[in-house]
Amino acid sequence: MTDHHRSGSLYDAIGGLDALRRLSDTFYRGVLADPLLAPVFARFTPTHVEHVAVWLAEVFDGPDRFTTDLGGHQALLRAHLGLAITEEQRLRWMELMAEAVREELPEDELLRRRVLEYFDWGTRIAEDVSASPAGTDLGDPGPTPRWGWEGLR
Ligand code: HEM
Repeated sequence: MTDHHRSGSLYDAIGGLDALRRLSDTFYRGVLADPLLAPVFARFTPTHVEHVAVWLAEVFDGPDRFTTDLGGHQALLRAHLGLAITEEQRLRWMELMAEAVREELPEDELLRRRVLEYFDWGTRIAEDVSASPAGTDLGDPGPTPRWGWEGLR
């Protein structure tokens, strides 16, 4: 592993949007085949895979297209309102994502660790938000969080 990795963005080290699309695609194939998670994603559409890839690109310090085109941080949080995600479901989500990371991301221990730390952090927020009913006013959650080699900025 080189220091070069640590000076650029996680987005570049991951391999950019194409790698995030592969990650998202592999992950959701697992989710939709999982008895505990599939019911939560009953209204899943293929655009979901692309939107998640675009969100992750922004979180990992790539282009900010989720903010400019897809409603930004508030829209991301709102998408989870009313889902009533359980801790058991969150943990299964993490397991499937860890598998997808192993399959699709470069074999770089620190990179994979940082990416999974983000998912652990983010899924807890999704679980919290999901306890409130659809349409709840979340106020202004601030800009999209950005994750780097040192974690949350
Ligand atoms: C870091 C963690 C997470 C990220 C980055 C994330 C990302 C996203 C994004 C970007 C959307 C909007 C998709 C769209 O516009 O089509 C979304 C919707 C959704 N998320 Fe998450 N999510 C996370 C955690 C979770 C968890 C833990 C669950 C449930 C176990 C979950 C369930 C859903 C569902 C059911 C939707 C709506 C599905 C749909 O639009 O068909 N998410 N998520």
